[in-house]
Formats: sequence, structure tokens, C-alpha cells
Amino acid sequence: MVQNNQHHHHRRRRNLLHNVDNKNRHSNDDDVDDQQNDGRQSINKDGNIIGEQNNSKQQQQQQHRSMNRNVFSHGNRSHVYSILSLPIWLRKIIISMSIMFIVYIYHHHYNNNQNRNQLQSSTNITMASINDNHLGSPFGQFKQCSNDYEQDRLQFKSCTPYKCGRFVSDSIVNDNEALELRLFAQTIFTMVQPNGGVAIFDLASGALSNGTQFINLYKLLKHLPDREKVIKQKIFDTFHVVRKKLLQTITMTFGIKSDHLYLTSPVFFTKINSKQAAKTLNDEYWHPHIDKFTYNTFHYTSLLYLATYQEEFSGGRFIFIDNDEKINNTIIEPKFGRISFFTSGSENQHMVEQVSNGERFALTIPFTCDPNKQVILPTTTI
Ligand SMILES: O=C(O)CCC(=O)C(=O)O
Ligand SMILES: [Fe+2]
Repeated sequence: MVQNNQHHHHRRRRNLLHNVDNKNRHSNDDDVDDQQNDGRQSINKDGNIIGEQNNSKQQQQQQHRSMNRNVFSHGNRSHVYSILSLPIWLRKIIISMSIMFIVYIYHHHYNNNQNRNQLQSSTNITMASINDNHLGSPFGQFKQCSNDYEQDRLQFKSCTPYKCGRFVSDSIVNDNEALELRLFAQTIFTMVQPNGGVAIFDLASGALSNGTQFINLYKLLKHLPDREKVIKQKIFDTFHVVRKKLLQTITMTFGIKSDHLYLTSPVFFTKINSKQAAKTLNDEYWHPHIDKFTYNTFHYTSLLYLATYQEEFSGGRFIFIDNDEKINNTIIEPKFGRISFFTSGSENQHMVEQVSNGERFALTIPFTCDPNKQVILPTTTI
């Protein structure tokens, strides 16, 4: 009964509105259709309800037409009213469909954006994750050398790379060697004030960061009778073993003569923690850089990791930046005992991600083709 009344009421409102509509519809394309619709013609002519004889199909057609007009013709107030004239069930359908449409558009847009983000991060290649165990011959890839070696090639024929590239290995340095070096670094860094985010110790010169300054540990120790307690000879012995293995690996991988490649300076330990980066030259870590130009002595860079990503620190991954859009980058996740080595020119521009938690220890061991830039490490008889 209530429904009947409502229905009746709606139709009456609709008919009233149709009269107004008709005035506006002379130029409307729908007119042709409308003329052909008997039910509709009677409504328009009489302004009366003849719905009883109309079957529901006709009603629906009318409602659709009136809906279409309302949706597509703007600036006509009567059209707005005629939406209200639709039966509640139809209004509900329209509203739900509109909501579904909005939700669909939103999802489509959101998914597209997400895909784009995923695509960006998925195009970053993790060359060595902490879960990988790169045993045996070094794992990596060759890359065309940049033009940075043109001059070197004339000067250092049998050492300058013809094929460049980047590699990792988890089996060249053993755990004992890595542990010894790690403990040494820890001891050294407890001797100085923590400096923002980066502490540095150069094994070649003895330079040790202390706040924003550097002190020279070797000079200080010179006058200390029990200096052997601070830096044991053993650490230099271990370092020499590691250096030899790295030199062998690099020369074999890049096909150069091992007696033409030399250790160069700085040979440095770093401890990076999550605090702000220090205002010293070590700021370089956070920025994309090219070792050959940053240090001026490097032809081949090797890195020995003394801490493991995600276990001991967050962030701090090593990233080769292969293009400016920060996609298609190659990532190395630091892992205790892992080495990476690469040619130091612009073919291997890189950076270190900010460390967000914990402490990251690493040792940079560089090599040069220039005998004049060779460095011989001191012994404890410094
Ligand atoms: O610690 C690292 O992973 C790399 C540091 C670096 O880029 C450098 O020593 O030049
Ligand atoms: Fe670097």
C-alpha cells in the first residue's frame, strides 16, 4: 500500500516534470524516439497517468530516457529534479553504480601508481643479497669501460683495464680474517669520540677521525712503549694475506699482470652509524661518486664488509648508479666476510645508502696501476 502510494506520487511528479521537459526538448534527438513510444506520447499529450496500461518495460524505457537527459544535459534545473522523480530502487542502482565506478577509477589509478613504484624498485637488481653465498670464482658482470682510462692506458699499459666491471665473492676472505679485522676496527674506533655518523681509520697513514678532526694514531703510538698492545703485528699480517688474495683475484678477473698492480692509499676502515653524517671528506659516502676522481689514486676498488646488512644495521646497502633516474641500479648487500671489487672509473659510479639503524663496518682496499702511488703498510715497528 505504501509502495503503491509512493509509486503513484513519483509518476505524478514525473508527469509534471515531463511537461516542463517537453518545452526544452524540441531540439533534442531523443524526440524521434519519444514520438514512437505510445505510452510516452499519451503521457505528454494528456499530462495524465496512463501508467496502468503501460507495461513495466515501457516505464523503464521512459525512466532511462529521462535519466539520460539528466545525465547529459547540463544547466537545466528541471533535469536535476527529474533525477528525484526516479523510483527509489532506480536511484539506489544509479548511486551504487556511481560509487562502484568511482571505486573502480580510484583502484585503477592507485594500482597503476603502485605498479609504477613496484616497477621502479623491481628494476633495481640485487646482485648480491645477504641470503646469497657467492662461493668459487667471483660473481658479477663486465661492463664497457668509461673513457676515464685513456691517459692511463698510455702510461700503464699492462695494468689499465680493457674490460671493466664489478664482482663479489663470499669465499676469498675467511671468517677468521674478517673477525680479526672487525675486532681491530672496533678497538680503534672506541679510542676516539663518536663523530656524527662516520668514523674512519686509514691503515696506510694512521689518520683516525676524531670528532670533525683527524689525529694520527701512528704518530701518537710512536712514543708509547707498549704500542704493541694497541696495534698488534698480527693485524698487519692478516691484512697482507687479505691484500694478496684480493690483488690476485682482481688481476685474474680483469686479465691484467699482477706485478703491475699496487696497493694504494687510503686503505681505510669505516664505521657508519645511523646518526647524521659528519662534516668531513667521508661525506662522500652518501653521495653518488666515482672513486677514481674522489681519491685520485684508485684504478681498482675493493671493499671488505665486516658487518651484515639487516642483522647488524639497516640501510647502508652499496648501490651502483647506472643511470640518473635512480632505476636499474645494482645493489650489493654488505655481508660479513664478503668482498666486492670493481674498476674505479665512471662506469662504476656508486653510493652508500644512509644507515638508519645499527653500525656498519667496512674496509676499503684500493689498488693503483701507478707505482708512484703505491703504499707500503707500516709494521708495528712504526
Ligand atoms: O663502504 C662502502 O660500501 C663503500 C664506500 C665507498 O664508496 C668508498 O670507500 O669510496
Ligand atoms: Fe666509493
